[in-house]
Amino acid sequence: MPLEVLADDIVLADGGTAAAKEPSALTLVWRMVAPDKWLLAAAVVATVSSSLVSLLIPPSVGGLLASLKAGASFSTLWGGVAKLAGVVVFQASLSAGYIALLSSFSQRLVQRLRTALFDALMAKDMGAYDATRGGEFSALLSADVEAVRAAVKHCVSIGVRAVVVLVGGCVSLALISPQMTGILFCALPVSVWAGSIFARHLRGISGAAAARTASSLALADEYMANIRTVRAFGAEAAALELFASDTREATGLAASLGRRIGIFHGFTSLGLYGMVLGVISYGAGLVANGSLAPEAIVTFMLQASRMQSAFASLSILSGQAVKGIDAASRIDAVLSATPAIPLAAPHLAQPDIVGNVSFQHVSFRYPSRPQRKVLRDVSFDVPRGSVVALVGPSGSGKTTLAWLLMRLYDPEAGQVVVDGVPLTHLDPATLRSSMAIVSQEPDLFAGSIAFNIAFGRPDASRAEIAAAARVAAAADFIEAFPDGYDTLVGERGVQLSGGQKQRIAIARALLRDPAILILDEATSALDAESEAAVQGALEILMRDRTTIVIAHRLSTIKNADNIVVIADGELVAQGSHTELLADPDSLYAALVAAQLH
Ligand SMILES: Nc1ncnc2c1ncn2[C@@H]1O[C@H](COP(=O)(O)OP(=O)(O)OP(=O)(O)O)[C@@H](O)[C@H]1O
Repeated sequence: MPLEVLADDIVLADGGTAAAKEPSALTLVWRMVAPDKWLLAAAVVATVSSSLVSLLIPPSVGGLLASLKAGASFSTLWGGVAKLAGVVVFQASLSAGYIALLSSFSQRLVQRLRTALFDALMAKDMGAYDATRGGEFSALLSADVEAVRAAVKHCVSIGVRAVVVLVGGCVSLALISPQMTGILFCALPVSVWAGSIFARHLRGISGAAAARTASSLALADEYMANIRTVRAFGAEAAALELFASDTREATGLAASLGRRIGIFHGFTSLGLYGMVLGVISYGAGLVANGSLAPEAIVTFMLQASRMQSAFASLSILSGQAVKGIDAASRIDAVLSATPAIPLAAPHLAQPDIVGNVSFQHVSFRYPSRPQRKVLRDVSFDVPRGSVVALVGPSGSGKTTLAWLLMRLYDPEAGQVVVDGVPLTHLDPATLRSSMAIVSQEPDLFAGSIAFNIAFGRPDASRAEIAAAARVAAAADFIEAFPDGYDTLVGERGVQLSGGQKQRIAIARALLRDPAILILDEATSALDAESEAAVQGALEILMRDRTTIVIAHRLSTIKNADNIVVIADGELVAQGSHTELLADPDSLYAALVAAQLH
């Protein structure tokens, strides 16, 4: 292995040490590896065989040189060359075999890890998502899975080979010249110790450079993801300045790292060649006094250089292994956490939900913001088939009530009850299958319009999808697209207008045929004409269903059976539109008045 590669890799092989003591990370790795243990065993056998065979190469070269020196005949020489070629070809085939086996093994490991992680991430509590910085979970799926793959793969490909080469090499060196081997082994630990101290210093700088680079990339990601706002506010130049300053710092650190790596190389070369010269000089003495054949020095140096490479690769590997264990312990933390609210609990009640909803003395704080009480002792009923509107100033807690009804969170006090059963006694999957939500900014997923409409009922037929779209007043614009229902909406629905997205979300809710419907200002993105069409669709959708409307525009909820007024997390009034307006000093009257002006 060239020294340059060695130095760079030592530096990049960064990682902590605490996680190295994490046995559960190793258990996780084994759990993920176990299903392919025979594939792994085959890869290890091929790797060991390839390494063992490679140990035969230097003695064969030595033998050939000895024959040359002894003036062997042409046919003897050819015999030696043919033997050497045979060994080389055999070793190459074994190498090809172990690389193919290992690559297939590591790809299957990646697939298993990613699937298990995604499964666990999909089941994670909302509180965990609230408390996690954007991108952290996807980094687990990409960078951390990759780090585990690289560590496991290299432990076999590099680690096993290096150990075989080192052990076999020691035996072989001792057989060639025990004295020279002794000298070599006196010098080696000192140079390894000095190298590792310098490498640790380099790792510190490398970590700082990597952190700067990561922060500049995160900044670029953020600006590109929000390019419309950047363009609208003319923030491109400011963005460039921020990016350039981060990049400049990263470049400065990288340049300083480069200089130090250069010095490291210089000293490593000096040390290494010093050792080589020392051993050769000593060997020359042995040759002079006749106790060693001259060609044995060549064989010895060939073997020693192979061992030096193996040694270097082990030190790279140790960095990678620590990095892999670090990553595995982060993955393990996600995999081993049991969500407080499971996705499904078949042992709990699974009734046919008809939609009688009751909030009983509900108080709540978001786990990620425990210092702020978002709801205080809120109680109200939503009888089956009725329409209840939640109104109140922004941030008063209306949407939070909807999340609690879907059991995305549990209240800290009080309870939410559906059909007389507290949500904690209901199977969450049964509960959620009885609901649909149409929100202010509906989430659409990369895929076709048909896929998005059938999101809550993937088994729906094309006819059912089209029927839902018709009722939601979405069929006309969908059918106007050249690909109709197969039109791809682009990631997060960016190729559709806000109103079009909302009508798709209404069709999605219609197709689910829920007992309980949550409308979070569902018509907010529509123009007057579309709103009239969608209002009709919504009335059909709301028929015979329990509906909770979170309304900002009060004109849309005048006809609700009950209007619940929430202010700063408390229920301050409830009643019909007329009843609430009867008190001209009420918050509701003030909200209505504010919207009229
Ligand atoms: N995921 C969250 N984590 C922490 N705090 C949150 C979270 N979601 C909302 N909040 C906070 O909870 C409070 C109530 O928010 P909520 O979204 O329920 O209000 P809202 O009445 O629906 O507001 P709006 O009318 O603006 O939609 C706000 O103070 C908000 O900042």
